[in-house]
Amino acid sequence: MAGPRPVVLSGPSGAGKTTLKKLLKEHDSVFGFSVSYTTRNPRPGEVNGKEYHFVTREAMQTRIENGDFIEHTEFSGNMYGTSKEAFQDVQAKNLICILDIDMQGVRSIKRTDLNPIYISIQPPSMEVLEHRLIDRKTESEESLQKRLRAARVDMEISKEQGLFDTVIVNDSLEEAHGQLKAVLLEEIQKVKKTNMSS
Ligand SMILES: Nc1ncnc2c1ncn2[C@@H]1O[C@H](COP(=O)(O)OP(=O)(O)OP(=O)(O)O)[C@@H](O)[C@H]1O
Ligand SMILES: Nc1nc2c(ncn2[C@@H]2O[C@H](COP(=O)(O)O)[C@@H](O)[C@H]2O)c(=O)[nH]1
Repeated sequence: MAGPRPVVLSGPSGAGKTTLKKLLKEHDSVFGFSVSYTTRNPRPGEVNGKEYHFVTREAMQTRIENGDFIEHTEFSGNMYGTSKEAFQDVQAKNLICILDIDMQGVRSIKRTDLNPIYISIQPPSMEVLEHRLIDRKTESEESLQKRLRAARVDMEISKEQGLFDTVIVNDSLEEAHGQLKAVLLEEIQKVKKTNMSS
């Protein structure tokens, strides 16, 4: 039997994808999270192999040449990629695989036969986004400006008809979480049913 449909979560840096993923983690035995590779430096508290596999540009390049990635991108001066291994590990457990990827990643996944549910997480406004990124205290002034520039482009592109199945505006976190669960309800129920009978 085919496994559950994967889920693509995309949207500007600071829109709340990581925060929403943490809330989904509370659904034990339903979701699996593809751990990406990146060349960016770990933030305080981030653990290698958990949030990301942190690697050098050279190591990333070698992996790209080996064909290890389903998709990869350059975002705000760093490289990121979804490995075939990370994705297949989740699929093998019959879990809904969550891919947290940028817009270029979305375009790349559209060219595959993975058939995910595409969800865009958007901030209520640029002003709110900027405040959230500043309050997160993870970005230098230069990186903040780069991410805000990318966010403006992302917010425009995400309006493109048919690009995303659903656009969720993350104003109240509780409401955004509720909307996300509602969109994924059918897949969640399928996974629970299959796992109960196995
Ligand atoms: N609904 C919300 N209300 C207030 N603050 C929020 C809300 N959602 C997320 N935040 C906060 O905004 C900041 C950015 O959120 P988060 O790190 O989840 O964004 P992200 O989309 O994963 O960003 P990135 O793409 O850079 O990883 C965090 O400090 C988070 O705690
Ligand atoms: N195309 C991909 N985009 C990815 C991947 N992993 C993360 N991302 C996106 O990068 C930005 C920045 O992330 P941050 O952790 O440095 O804030 C964010 O939009 C993620 O969605 C990936 O494997 N492929």
